[in-house]
Amino acid sequence: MHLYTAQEMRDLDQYTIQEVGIPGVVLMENAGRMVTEEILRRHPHPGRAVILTGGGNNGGDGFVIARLLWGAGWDVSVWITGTQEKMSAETATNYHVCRRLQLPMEHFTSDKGDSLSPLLQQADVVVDALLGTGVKGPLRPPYGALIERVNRDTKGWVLAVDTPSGVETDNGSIETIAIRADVTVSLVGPKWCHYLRPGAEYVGELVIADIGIPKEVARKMGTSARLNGPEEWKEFFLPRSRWSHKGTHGHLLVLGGSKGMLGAVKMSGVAAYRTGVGLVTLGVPESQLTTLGPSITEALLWGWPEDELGQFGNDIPVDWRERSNRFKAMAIGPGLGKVSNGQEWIRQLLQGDHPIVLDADGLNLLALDPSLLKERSAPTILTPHPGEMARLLNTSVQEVERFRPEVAKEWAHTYGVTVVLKGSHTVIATPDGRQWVQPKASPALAKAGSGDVLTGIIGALLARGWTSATAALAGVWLHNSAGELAVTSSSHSVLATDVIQCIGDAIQLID
Ligand SMILES: NC(=O)C1=CN([C@@H]2O[C@H](COP(=O)(O)OP(=O)(O)OC[C@H]3O[C@@H](n4cnc5c(N)ncnc54)[C@H](OP(=O)(O)O)[C@@H]3O)[C@@H](O)[C@H]2O)[C@@H](O)CC1
Ligand SMILES: [K+]
Repeated sequence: MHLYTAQEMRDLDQYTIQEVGIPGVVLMENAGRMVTEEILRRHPHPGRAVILTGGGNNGGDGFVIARLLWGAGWDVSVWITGTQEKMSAETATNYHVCRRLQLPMEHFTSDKGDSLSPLLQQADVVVDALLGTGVKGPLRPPYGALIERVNRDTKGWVLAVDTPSGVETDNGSIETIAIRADVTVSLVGPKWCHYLRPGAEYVGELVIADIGIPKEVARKMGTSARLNGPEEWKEFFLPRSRWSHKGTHGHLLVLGGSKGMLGAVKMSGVAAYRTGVGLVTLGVPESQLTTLGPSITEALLWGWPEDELGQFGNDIPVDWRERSNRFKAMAIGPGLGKVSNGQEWIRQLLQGDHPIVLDADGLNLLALDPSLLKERSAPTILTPHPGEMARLLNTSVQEVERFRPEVAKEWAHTYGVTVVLKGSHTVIATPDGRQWVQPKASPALAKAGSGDVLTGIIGALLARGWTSATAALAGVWLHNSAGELAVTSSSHSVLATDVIQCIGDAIQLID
């Protein structure tokens, strides 16, 4: 599914009107009708609605909603912000229709707030049609005062048309104040701000409304970003052939599991098996083999040179070259811990032509010299959380969080890697400039071990021969779906190992 910026939305809107010939007033009618249907679905009996309209086309949608609710027997009260002279032709048309029908309409000014408040308190629904994709810069008066009143006085629910007013469409920022919506009905497709904080926290439940722009037209115009879903990669998830054997499904080497952190490498390995890889070898410091061995039955184990602390040592194994040919891909990082002479250690591993997924301390080793990535031509996926991304960039977590899409895109392009920037809506960026956002965010995944599971899933897909883009996308989706499925009682109590158990069920959901 396409994910829109404000400009991409405007371009599609204009193309549909000018080149396809569907009049803007028809699109506005469709938009208003879809939103009204959503209101009636949730509140089938006539009730009371306060409709707040701004001076642009978002406000025009509001006039359509007011007319349709009024026609359905609702008691409506329309509050106008913005002047008639500046209205677009479509908005003006719908404004005049409401006037001719003598709907109750009032111009909002700051001194009228006290007459609005009782209506907000009595309303079953308050419709925010103040500002949509056309908002620019800090809110000008009287929007701030109006929004503050809505957030304070509304007792029923608030429905935002397209975006909660006050939220910037492309980056989710809020300069002053924004409408706290219970439901946001986004027209045509989702916008970036629905997934980027702080704006995303104001969206409530997100509903997408088809306003009659032909799918072919939307496809032709395209967007630079999309939502992650099975349609992006499911063609690669082929049924397991009965003629296959373990070698058919790839061999993954997971490197990690220093003293005290063996659980991490084990979880990655089991998650990889649950994702369908044929064979997993766990490479751990030599002394850890005896502890790890009894706890995992299916994996092959390989003891690596270590230092006196039970951590990976200066060298990679002497027989690395001949043995490495057996592996189709590597996952480096789960429970890796510190590595003496780490820069040289990681350099040697990155030198080869294995597809690699790097996580956790693997990323911290990379942060010592990220330019190592530029010498690689094999697929590479980095799976940083915001803290690890900040370390790679030598910046703060706040900066990373403020510019999530930009940071991921820039890194993917500069270093020729696929970046999976984790967070409540993970952003995935590929070297060719494409981006995806994971639309669903399972809170059950906010727990230790979760990252190790994701690394194992992605590693498995790389070992099965998937491209870095498809492995990253499918990995993030499977991980999230397994996280959701693992919630049998409360999301508080889900363990990373529960998520692993649900990978198979998540695969079953791919349609
Ligand atoms: N996508 C589609 O196909 C369709 C989209 N449709 C709808 O159109 C919406 C986009 O409409 P849009 O472009 O007219 O912009 P919109 O959000 O109403 O804002 C412009 C108004 O806000 C004002 N304003 C701006 N910044 C401000 C600020 N900081 N503080 C205060 N005021 C500010 C600005 O004032 P001005 O700067 O001009 O004085 C102007 O009055 C879209 O979200 C969707 O709902 C549907 O109707 C049908 C098809
Ligand atoms: K709005």
